[in-house]
Amino acid sequence: MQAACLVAWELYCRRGDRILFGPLDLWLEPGEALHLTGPNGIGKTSLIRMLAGLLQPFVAYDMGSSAMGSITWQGSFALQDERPALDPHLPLGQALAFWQGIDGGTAPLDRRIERLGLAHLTDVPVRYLSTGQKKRAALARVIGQGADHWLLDEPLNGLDKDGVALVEALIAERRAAGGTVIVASHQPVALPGGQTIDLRDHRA
Ligand SMILES: Nc1ncnc2c1ncn2[C@@H]1O[C@H](COP(=O)(O)OP(=O)(O)OP(=O)(O)O)[C@@H](O)[C@H]1O
Repeated sequence: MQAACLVAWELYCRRGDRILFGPLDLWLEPGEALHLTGPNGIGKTSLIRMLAGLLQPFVAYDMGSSAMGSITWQGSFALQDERPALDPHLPLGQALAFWQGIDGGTAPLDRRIERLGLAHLTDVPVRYLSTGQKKRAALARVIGQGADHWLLDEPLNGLDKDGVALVEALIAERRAAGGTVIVASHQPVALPGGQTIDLRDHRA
């Protein structure tokens, strides 16, 4: 057995006064992928946020073990969700360059922009980009972070056929490099040999 990139035990998700799902265990090894599915409101985004450390797993101390609600990553991860974190007032090229300065990844910015099909949009303010173009821009940022693992929340929303194929190719490349990728998506996404978790099967 290989060393795991992500191990999570007995995750429960509470939103307001409702427990959405749990217990849920995750175990991902290098190169693995996980597709999170389930209907609106089941808790896919909540789980992604939990894995990113932005939402605390619910722990009921009187019914759990010491491992309950633990999430352990080996390596770094990048998160893409519905907020691209690109300054809406800046031209796209400048907005991405801002993050390049902070993220310091090794993937050259102009090559990422080209790969994501954004080269003709670098002078356009981020707020004018279409839904699919914003998704592509967010992915350009994710790649630039140079993280080992990716957490992608609905990365295919608004993408055309070529965009979907591009995202699937980028995921395959990350996996081939030994990273793991977790995708929350209503839509089918090609993750050859990947795991699938339908959160309906883990409803509390
Ligand atoms: N801060 C909050 N307080 C209370 N309830 C919340 C909060 N945030 C989300 N919820 C509720 O938690 C549930 C799960 O939301 P979540 O966004 O995780 O679902 P989802 O499976 O990603 O949905 P979708 O497919 O529509 O994106 C929803 O019923 C939502 O209303």
